[in-house]
Amino acid sequence: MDMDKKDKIIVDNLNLFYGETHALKNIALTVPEKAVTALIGPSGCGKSTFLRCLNRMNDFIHSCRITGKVMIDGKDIYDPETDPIELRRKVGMVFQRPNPFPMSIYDNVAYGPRLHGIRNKNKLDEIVEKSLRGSALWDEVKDKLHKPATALSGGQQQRLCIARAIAVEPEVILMDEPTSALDPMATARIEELVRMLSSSYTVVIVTHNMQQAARVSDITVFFLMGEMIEYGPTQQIFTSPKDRRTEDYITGRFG
Ligand SMILES: Nc1ncnc2c1ncn2[C@@H]1O[C@H](COP(=O)(O)OP(=O)(O)OP(=O)(O)O)[C@@H](O)[C@H]1O
Repeated sequence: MDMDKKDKIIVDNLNLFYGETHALKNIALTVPEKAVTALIGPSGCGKSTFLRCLNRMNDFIHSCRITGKVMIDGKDIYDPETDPIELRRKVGMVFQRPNPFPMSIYDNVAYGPRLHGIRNKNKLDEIVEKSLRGSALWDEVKDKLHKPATALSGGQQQRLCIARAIAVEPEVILMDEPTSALDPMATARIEELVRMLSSSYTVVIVTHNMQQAARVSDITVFFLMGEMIEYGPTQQIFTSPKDRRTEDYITGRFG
């Protein structure tokens, strides 16, 4: 990939505590724009916790305390001036299990834009079509937009959730193991979509699956017990990791 990409996210000296548990320790890294950054590491190492730091989803966890900096486009997202609602529009999220709202396909995608004040029907139609095309779902659903979203297959539901995320024109998309509930075919489609999305969005994806990280990402970050051990171009991390612990993990010696 083009390594001259600008840094979209800069994390510096980030520490996170759940009560007494020190879940993230002195994390420092940068995330390039319009590329896919994969977070890998054994269960419990802090991947999801770190992902949630990037759009302040941890604000909802009572025991959680954060120090250090997360800068997006040069602005500290933990600054009291930052509006978390606006932040989460700019930094969207897709979860492990597809979680469409119990409403029609159309209304799922129009939900965010409506919340942000868009009422015009033509405008909403346009956003819905563009978002569903953007998530590679349009052709499958264009004739049943007003049917319940819950009638779609798991893989289609996950692509709908991606359409819902992109409908509010985010700049960053966070994905927390988006294929863990899907079969291999549906997984392959999402992986293809993730690659496609990276031409327009900055994508950060948590995955348990190292082959997936190798297939979809430009940059790989390896976490272990709350520490960021190593990060770099995916090719380099998988062929010549600098740290012994990274090597042990990617060669399957633990985790
Ligand atoms: N809401 C919470 N309250 C207290 N501790 C938490 C909370 N969420 C996570 N933790 C703890 O923080 C650590 C990191 O968890 P996290 O879920 O971020 O890891 P992970 O790498 O994403 O794991 P997995 O791959 O299993 O999802 C773990 O020790 C976990 O028990």
